[in-house]
Amino acid sequence: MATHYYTVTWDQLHRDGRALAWRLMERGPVRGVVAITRGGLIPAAIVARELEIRLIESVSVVTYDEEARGEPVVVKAPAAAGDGEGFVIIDDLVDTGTTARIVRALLPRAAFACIYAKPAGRDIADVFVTEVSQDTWILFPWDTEPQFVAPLAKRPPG
Ligand SMILES: O=P(O)(O)OC[C@H]1O[C@H](OP(=O)(O)OP(=O)(O)O)[C@H](O)[C@@H]1O
Ligand SMILES: O=c1[nH]c(=O)c2nc[nH]c2[nH]1
Ligand SMILES: [Mg+2]
Repeated sequence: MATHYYTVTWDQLHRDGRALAWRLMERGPVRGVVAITRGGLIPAAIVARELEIRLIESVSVVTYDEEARGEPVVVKAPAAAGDGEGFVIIDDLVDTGTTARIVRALLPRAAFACIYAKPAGRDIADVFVTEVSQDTWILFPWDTEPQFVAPLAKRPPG
């Protein structure tokens, strides 16, 4: 269970997504991207825009129901990416690495890139931008909305 939350705004996600695109560009040419839906869709769109990629595939793996981890299920396989040669698989984050491992097995020659990484899954990523601790839950802009918070002085201690 997470003990910290790390809130990511749209601006920050866009900036970090562009940083991921820079890092990928430095590694060499990319023919196409495979977005791991749903979290990888917007990061993949940002990378594809920056690298002028029009070949975009998707793979759907359902692993979590909110913060609860279940058995991963491949709901949609990546039909047009072959063995992954020339492709980069893109996700929003790697946590335990379960999702990334499943997709890597489907596309063994593809690279794997994500914006955020936790220590347990970090090594499975060829490229990532920012690391957070394992007990941090990342809150993405599509899962959140701005709301009122009480001043610190009025909050219960703890
Ligand atoms: O490294 P792991 O422990 O596998 O966790 C990372 C995965 O979990 C989340 O997806 P989720 O299953 O919540 O689906 P979603 O992208 O549709 O929200 C996230 O988008 C990654 O794909
Ligand atoms: O929105 C999310 N934030 C996370 O930190 C996380 N880890 C796995 N799946 C996740 N989804
Ligand atoms: Mg996901």
